[in-house]
Amino acid sequence: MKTIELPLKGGFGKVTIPLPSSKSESNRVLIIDALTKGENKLSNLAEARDTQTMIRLLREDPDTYDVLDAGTTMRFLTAYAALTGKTKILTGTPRMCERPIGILVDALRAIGAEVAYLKNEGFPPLQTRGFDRQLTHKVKIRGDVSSQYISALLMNAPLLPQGLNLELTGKVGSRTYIEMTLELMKTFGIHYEFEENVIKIAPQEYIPTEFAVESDWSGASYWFSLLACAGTGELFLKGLKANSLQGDSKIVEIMDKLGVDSSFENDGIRLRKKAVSGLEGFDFTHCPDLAQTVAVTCALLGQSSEFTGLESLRIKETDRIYALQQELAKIGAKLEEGENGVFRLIPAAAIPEKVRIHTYDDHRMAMAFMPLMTRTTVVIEEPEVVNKSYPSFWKHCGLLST
Ligand SMILES: O=C(O)C1=C[C@@H](OP(=O)(O)O)[C@@H](O)[C@H](O)C1
Ligand SMILES: C=C(OP(=O)(O)O)C(=O)O
Repeated sequence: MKTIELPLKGGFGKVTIPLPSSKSESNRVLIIDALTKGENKLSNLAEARDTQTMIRLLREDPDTYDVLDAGTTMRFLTAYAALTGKTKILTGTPRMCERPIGILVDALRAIGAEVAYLKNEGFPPLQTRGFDRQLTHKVKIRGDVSSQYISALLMNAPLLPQGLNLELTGKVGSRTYIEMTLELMKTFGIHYEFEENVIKIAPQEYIPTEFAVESDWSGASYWFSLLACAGTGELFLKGLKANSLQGDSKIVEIMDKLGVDSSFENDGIRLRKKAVSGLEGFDFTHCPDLAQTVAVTCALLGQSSEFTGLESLRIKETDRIYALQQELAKIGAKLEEGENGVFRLIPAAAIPEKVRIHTYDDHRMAMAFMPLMTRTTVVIEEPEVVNKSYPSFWKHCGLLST
């Protein structure tokens, strides 16, 4: 098995991290681009495998879209193929075929698209088989499983003959990602209304636009965590802006309590260490991808905390609750499930001299445990999992020791 052993103990000097581009933004503008008549000028598209897969599938247009393990690519391409009337098989890794898609398929069928499951009801693989006419423009969709279904529908909505009125029902999770979708659509000329959980989009055309993808705030979170855990150091993260479309920019507020002072400069954000004031609790409903980063940071800083909004973690690249519980246990920390979706983080106790982290085919497990190298020698299994969102992650870790 391939592994990487992380060398850093304690701290580092002043280091600049170039950061990759956001895969969430990239995958949205690629779908918008595919739906636009005329040329957009897109730049800074992500190097993430999820984005490179999207680019390749849209360019080569094969009969089968194999998205590998990319959730957004699966959901966005399903809606795109279904609502533009293409006949396509959509499939992915075994884990992707365990990640639910029934809520999106039900909505697509309600609109009038023909979609068939090829194996298990409610899960990929599936086939889109045409779209004759729009049956309705009013659709209700649950908001508590994945916002990606909603984003997927929204991007296609302007080109539907009747447009779309989408009513989000129940608890709405990852709302910031829905807002990101709508704001990007607006950048490409689309008007929308979003009031009281109803999103209205009239039939209209995308306007060709120039757009540069921002740096990735989810990827940035690991560097905030590293600095919080390190004895000494200062980091400059390039390409981040104060007014971001990405909800994971919330990491600034969280890490402010965990000992990281942030100040925006022209081309990024400077991180300096400061005293820890403490994070008593946090609700990750709208930034689920930060949960692993923050759990490991609290564990290493000796901070007990209460986490909520972790429901969607069980259906991501792996069951992230289980994975966190297993790996935190190796440093004597716990993520205990209480009543009503409340989890209690109990910090690390005795950290062994060498810790081997299993990564469960999940890029965020590998990256979230990187800061453990400030305490002990860490061996990360299958380090190439980071390629999903941040292929240059280990190269950037190398910048700490130069
Ligand atoms: O729309 C997006 O780009 C994403 C939405 C979130 O998923 P859920 O909506 O399933 O929580 C997030 O976890 C994922 O990494 C990216
Ligand atoms: C959940 C993630 O991605 P996706 O759902 O797009 O596979 C992620 O990047 O953490």
